[in-house]
Amino acid sequence: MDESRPIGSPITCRKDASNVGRDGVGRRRGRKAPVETIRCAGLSKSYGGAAAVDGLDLAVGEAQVYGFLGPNGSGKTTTMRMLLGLVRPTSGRAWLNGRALPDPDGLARVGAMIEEPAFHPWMTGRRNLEVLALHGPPLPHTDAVAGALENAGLTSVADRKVKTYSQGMRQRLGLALALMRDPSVVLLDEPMNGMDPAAVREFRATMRSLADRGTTVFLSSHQLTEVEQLCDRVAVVASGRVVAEGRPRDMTAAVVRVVLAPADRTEARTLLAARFPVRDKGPDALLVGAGDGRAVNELLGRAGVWAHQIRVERSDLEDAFLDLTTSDGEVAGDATAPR
Ligand SMILES: Nc1ncnc2c1ncn2[C@@H]1O[C@H](COP(=O)(O)OP(=O)(O)OP(=O)(O)O)[C@@H](O)[C@H]1O
Repeated sequence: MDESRPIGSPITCRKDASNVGRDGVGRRRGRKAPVETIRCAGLSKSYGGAAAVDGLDLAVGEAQVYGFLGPNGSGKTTTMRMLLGLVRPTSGRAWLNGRALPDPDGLARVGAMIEEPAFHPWMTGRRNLEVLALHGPPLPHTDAVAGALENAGLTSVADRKVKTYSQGMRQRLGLALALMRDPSVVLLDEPMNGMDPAAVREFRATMRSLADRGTTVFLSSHQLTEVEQLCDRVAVVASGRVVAEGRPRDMTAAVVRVVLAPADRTEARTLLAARFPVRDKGPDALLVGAGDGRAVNELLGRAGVWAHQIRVERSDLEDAFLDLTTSDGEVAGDATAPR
């Protein structure tokens, strides 16, 4: 194992979106064009000289659930707004369904929920969608509103006034709106906000079945456990750039969990950090970036520090995310750093 690698950081995942083709749409001469629904090449947006999105490269294949992760202020919403033509990029390019943006016609095939939509509170959920359907392109079929309500898990409350809806129900109505025109791609900014666990489970099933039917789902979320279960691939952004991309399971790594008495924790941390990346995990454990529990056991035992438990396990996406987006893992984890 590479001992200088922070805990949980990607082993095989791509560290950047370097498969962006020379022509910007994934085509390389002599090769078959990959099917991509979303592509960004050097996409940037600055506000008053400060970069919100900074040369972002991204390639999202069709018919998958794709997680777009990053800390607060890392540029996720701004990227989505650029993809929807709501914000003009400062530089760089983007394509949706292979068509260069801005592309007003192409937007008809895109569903989106970027911020909580404003619904008429005195109308029912169903009526709100029917009214909103009058604007924009015609619906694909007569059952489109009912189908979208069903897909968003709202059928049982569809005829209640929106003012009686909980936040999670309003969120689901926003999702129904995004799905109403059978889009080929949906962009969802924090779609699980306000949903209770049952609603989140239903949401996961809905997203899965959308992807199985050919729709590309591109969503941002801070709920990393859900993302890990739901997404086929994820991109992690920090300061407006993609810092890692790949399948969630490739972003995790073997780690050693060491459970200790509180009195031993500081000494154990110092001993282990001299050789391995180390992170505090909960009140009684350390996560050590070593694939070998014996080496950890030996190091502690030689110094007379005895652990309650030493177990090799896999880190989760949250650990990988923290390592990729904070300096904490690097401080503890860089075995080559001067001490
Ligand atoms: N209209 C604007 N004017 C000035 N600065 C902006 C504007 N919109 C976004 N920003 C800034 O751009 C940066 C990226 O913001 P953005 O909303 O895209 O981040 P985010 O990753 O979606 O964050 P969060 O997870 O909190 O939703 C932030 O520093 C934000 O303050």
